[in-house]
Amino acid sequence: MISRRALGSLVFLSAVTTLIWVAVGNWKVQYLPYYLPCPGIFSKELLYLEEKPVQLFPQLFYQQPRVLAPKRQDVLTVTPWLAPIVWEGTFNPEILDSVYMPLNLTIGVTAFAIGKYTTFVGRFLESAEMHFMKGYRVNYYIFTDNPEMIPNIQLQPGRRFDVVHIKKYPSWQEISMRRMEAINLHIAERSHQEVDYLFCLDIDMVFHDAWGAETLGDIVAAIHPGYFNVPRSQFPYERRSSSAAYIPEGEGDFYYGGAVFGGLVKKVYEFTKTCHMTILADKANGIMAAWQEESHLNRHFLSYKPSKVLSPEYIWDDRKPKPPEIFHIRFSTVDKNYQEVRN
Ligand SMILES: CC(=O)N[C@H]1[C@@H](OP(=O)(O)OP(=O)(O)OC[C@H]2O[C@@H](n3ccc(=O)[nH]c3=O)[C@H](O)[C@@H]2O)O[C@H](CO)[C@H](O)[C@@H]1O
Ligand SMILES: [Mn+2]
Repeated sequence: MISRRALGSLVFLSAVTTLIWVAVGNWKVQYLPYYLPCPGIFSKELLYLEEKPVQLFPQLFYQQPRVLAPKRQDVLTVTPWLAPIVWEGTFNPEILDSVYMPLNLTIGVTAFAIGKYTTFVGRFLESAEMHFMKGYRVNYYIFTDNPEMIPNIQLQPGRRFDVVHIKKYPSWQEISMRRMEAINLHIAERSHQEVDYLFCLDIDMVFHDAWGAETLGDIVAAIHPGYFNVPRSQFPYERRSSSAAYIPEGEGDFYYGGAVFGGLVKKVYEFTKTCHMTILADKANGIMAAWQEESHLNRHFLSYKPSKVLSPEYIWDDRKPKPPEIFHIRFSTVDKNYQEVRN
């Protein structure tokens, strides 16, 4: 027999349990906060080497980008691997500057003036001062065998130039190809500590219009002005399978010019290293590619696609008539007497 007392306790307990059960069912469960033992480390922001804090967009007023009304319908503005192809009309410099200016970047430029090519330095630098990366810090690295022949050009504040003394190779082909090696060595020795981005440009060229932050990208190539409108079977790729620059028929995206490439200094370092190595491999086999380092550059960018592609606005040739798709010629080859300057 259960005693009255025990029965009373049992009834009381079940009443309390029911009450708790009803309460839990109707009210939200309140958990006690539980703190991890080391919360400090999770809230710490790590600033990795080379990483710069991203700035918020300031308030800007500009035309709404229209999804169904692209600014350019006459040209390809993105590659099949989703790299932008930079044409006038596809970008807003104001927005780009609001992103890149606060990063306080330094942009490097390499250009070679070997032998008689020193005559191009003045026009190159003067025009770059007017149009190239205006408002950014710029370091020009002029590679030459003849430092006395380099004119002293007055530069804007925040911009400087260094003369890099290198030896002259006997042929123009070797001079042109050896740029990959020289740029690579210079990045390793100096410029990797001095610049964020590096552009490697021909010196027999002149800036005619704005070249700005729209050109910045991890690894950047430019579509050669002579081949933007021809089938790839007509690209002057290296077609001999014995060369490390060989590209078989039926392959290829664009024909890129050797006169313009660039990107993050780290990427340009890797790029120039592989190109120099494939050039040396050819040399060991007694072969020189059809268009020297330009052929190797094209071979490389077929396998390792550029992350941004510049339209021929950025690598024009003054001897060609301007087609309607080119609104602005920004950087263009000067008409030169090959016989005269290469000897
Ligand atoms: C527009 C374009 O894509 N041009 C390319 C093209 O011919 P280019 O006719 O433009 O070649 P180029 O004579 O300008 O030579 C390339 C560069 O090498 C330097 N240089 C050359 C010779 C010399 O005696 N001293 C000297 O300093 C100079 O910086 C010059 O700009 O093919 C070359 C390779 O054959 C390069 O790939 C060029 O970049
Ligand atoms: Mn050139």
